[in-house]
Amino acid sequence: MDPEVFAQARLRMDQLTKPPRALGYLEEVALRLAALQGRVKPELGRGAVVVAAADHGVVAEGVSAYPQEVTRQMVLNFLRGGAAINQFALAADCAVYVLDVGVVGELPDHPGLLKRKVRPGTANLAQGPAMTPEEAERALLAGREAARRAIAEGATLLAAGDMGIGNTTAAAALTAALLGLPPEAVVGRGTGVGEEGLRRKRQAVARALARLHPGMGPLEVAAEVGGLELVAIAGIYLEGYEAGLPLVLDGFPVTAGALLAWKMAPGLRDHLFAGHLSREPGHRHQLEALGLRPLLDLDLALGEGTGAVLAMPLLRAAARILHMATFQEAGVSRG
Ligand SMILES: O=C(O)c1ccc[n+]([C@@H]2O[C@H](COP(=O)([O-])O)[C@@H](O)[C@H]2O)c1
Ligand SMILES: Cc1cc2nc[nH]c2cc1C
Repeated sequence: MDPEVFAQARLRMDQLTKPPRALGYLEEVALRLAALQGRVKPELGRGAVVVAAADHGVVAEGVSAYPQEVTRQMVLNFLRGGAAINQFALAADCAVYVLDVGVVGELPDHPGLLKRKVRPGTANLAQGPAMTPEEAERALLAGREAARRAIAEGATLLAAGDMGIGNTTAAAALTAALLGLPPEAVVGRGTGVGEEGLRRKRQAVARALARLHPGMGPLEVAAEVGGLELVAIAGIYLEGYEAGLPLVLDGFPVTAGALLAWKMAPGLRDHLFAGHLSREPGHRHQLEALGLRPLLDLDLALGEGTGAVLAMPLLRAAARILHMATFQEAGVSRG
């Protein structure tokens, strides 16, 4: 993040052939991209999304509308190209990588799948620690490794995606713990649970929060509440941050992982762009804490990285703003 380039890009923005601020929030996005890339005319090429997948012991509490086996079945769907994320990625010039850090059951060898299973699902966060601190460390490193591969293969824009039945409960616990919010503020319907399910989710989150104490570091908190893919997502963003890339956020579970990364490396915030605002109510609190405005608001609640990948063409367009002609270059009269 180069404040000098930010200032130069702002001067250029004022000369471009448009009324002042006519491109609205995209102008701020353009200036931030310029500052991140250290050039007044930023450019974004290929994107990548790393979809981190894992299972959650907390499903035993009846917190999801779907059965646990959907996590593994959807990973197979990702590998065959049949999921929403595959189709959106095709439309957005984005490569898809899948990372298994904790799916229950066997997965096949596949060039698009990084197999780094730390354990087959977390323990039930309502009953005790979701994982050990060593397991959390391994999940973090797996996320870093997947991002490193995506960057080595040409990613100029990096997003994380998530797949894990039960993960909106873990994401709610992690968000509440990291932001000091009550369960009611961060628990939502996820895949579509009813009133009873909502009550069970709030109770599971409250139980997990009761085990935390003030001296715990962010990764210790994450080990206590889970999940494996949320910790891997933190690793993905930390690696992307250290490589200097713009980082695109997806919905509620992905942003919970990003909050963890932010707590571990506060400077990472400058690299984050909020792809969209999820229907999951806690997402608003997460984005407010990060001080980010979502690019899209489409009532999505899918995950997989879909909202992040949909925003990639908008980010590319924002970068192109600074390649416009100035009034002087184009011979256009100023008002
Ligand atoms: O991205 C979101 O905001 C989002 C909101 C609700 C559900 N999801 C997805 O749905 C799954 C978790 O939902 P649940 O009800 O099983 O906790 C997981 O695979 C997420 O990717 C994702
Ligand atoms: C079918 C299905 C697809 C998903 N993709 C991300 N989370 C999901 C949850 C379900 C249930």
